[in-house]
Amino acid sequence: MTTYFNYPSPTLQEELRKIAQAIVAPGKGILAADESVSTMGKRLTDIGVENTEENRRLYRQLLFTTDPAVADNISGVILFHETVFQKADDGTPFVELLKQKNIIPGIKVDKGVVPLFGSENECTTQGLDDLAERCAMYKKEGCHFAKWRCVLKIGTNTPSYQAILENANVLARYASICQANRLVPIVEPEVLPDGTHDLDRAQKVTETVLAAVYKALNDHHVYLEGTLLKPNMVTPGMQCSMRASPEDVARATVTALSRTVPPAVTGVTFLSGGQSEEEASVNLDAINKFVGRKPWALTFSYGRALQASVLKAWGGKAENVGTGQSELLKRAKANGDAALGKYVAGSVMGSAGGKARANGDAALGKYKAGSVKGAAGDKGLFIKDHAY
Ligand SMILES: O=P(O)(O)OC[C@H]1O[C@](O)(COP(=O)(O)O)[C@@H](O)[C@@H]1O
Repeated sequence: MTTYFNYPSPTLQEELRKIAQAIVAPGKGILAADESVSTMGKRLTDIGVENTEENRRLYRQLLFTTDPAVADNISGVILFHETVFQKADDGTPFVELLKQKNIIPGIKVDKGVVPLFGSENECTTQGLDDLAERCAMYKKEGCHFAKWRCVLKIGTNTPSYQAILENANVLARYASICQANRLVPIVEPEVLPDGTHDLDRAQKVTETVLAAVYKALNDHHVYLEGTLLKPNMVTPGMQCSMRASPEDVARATVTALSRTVPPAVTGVTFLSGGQSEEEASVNLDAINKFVGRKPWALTFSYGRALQASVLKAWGGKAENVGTGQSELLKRAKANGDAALGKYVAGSVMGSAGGKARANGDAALGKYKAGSVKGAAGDKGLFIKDHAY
């Protein structure tokens, strides 16, 4: 084994480190608005809106024209290819709109999940072929970070060694190509929540997957300070009969990370993985409150858990744009507070009664996330086999 290596130049290291640090500044996190055309189609169909390019543009315009106060809690937005080249009604490019708000534009660069031959219904993620050229082009267009999602499944025989190794390696190749092109790579190895497995098994699988990812990043000379990790929180399988409290989720998640993620990594930006908006805020808050070794920033990069109420409030109607935007402001603030370990459970939920009850229960240490009915953000957002 040779030990030849080649890290980014000191100037490039500094550039990458600064971008990563700005994204995970205290009380801030990422809005994942990078749904591919087909995923966006599902979101729009749910609210009775046709999946056309214009409707996708109108929806993203709603997000990006939200009051500049949104930048108090949103440091970066992940875009999909199409969105990078779209403009607001007044002709301002979306990328420019974000920059004016001091929000860093990012880009999803993977080309989707595909079956992994010879495995038991497992998968890998494609998109390496022209990645260097695309990264260079996105940097020119004003993006400063990228995202690539891999998916691992928990079953009796899975994730297999084959899937763990393949996905770790493709994430490392992606990360090194991004860094060479001045984009901070967000490394996303999502262990899906589907299954009957308990919290302990979810923790062990997450540890094994993350250990393989960091071995591969090391093998590919990835500069860790210039990366972010986007993992799942450790939760019991969605079909497991035993539910876990936010404190259990926090302990299992922080333990898994502390055993596998090097302290050099600048930040961890969790995905929401089908949790309700409220659960995702409460669990992130519990993770930040958990007393343990946490050398990285711990914040959010939520798709569904930042947008479900926004989509519902908007419903495709021009007159509802303001209501949709105020839902985004509320969830962004909730998650910004949670990233500081200062979120009061239930405090941004829709109905006044629900809010009071949730707060009362939380004060007694008895609040069960999402347990207060009738409020906006408590609806589960789980989609079986979220591989698209
Ligand atoms: O399959 P797609 O269209 O790439 O979408 C996957 C989605 O999953 C995420 O990685 C995480 O989203 P959630 O927070 O909803 O789990 C998003 O960034 C992205 O939009």
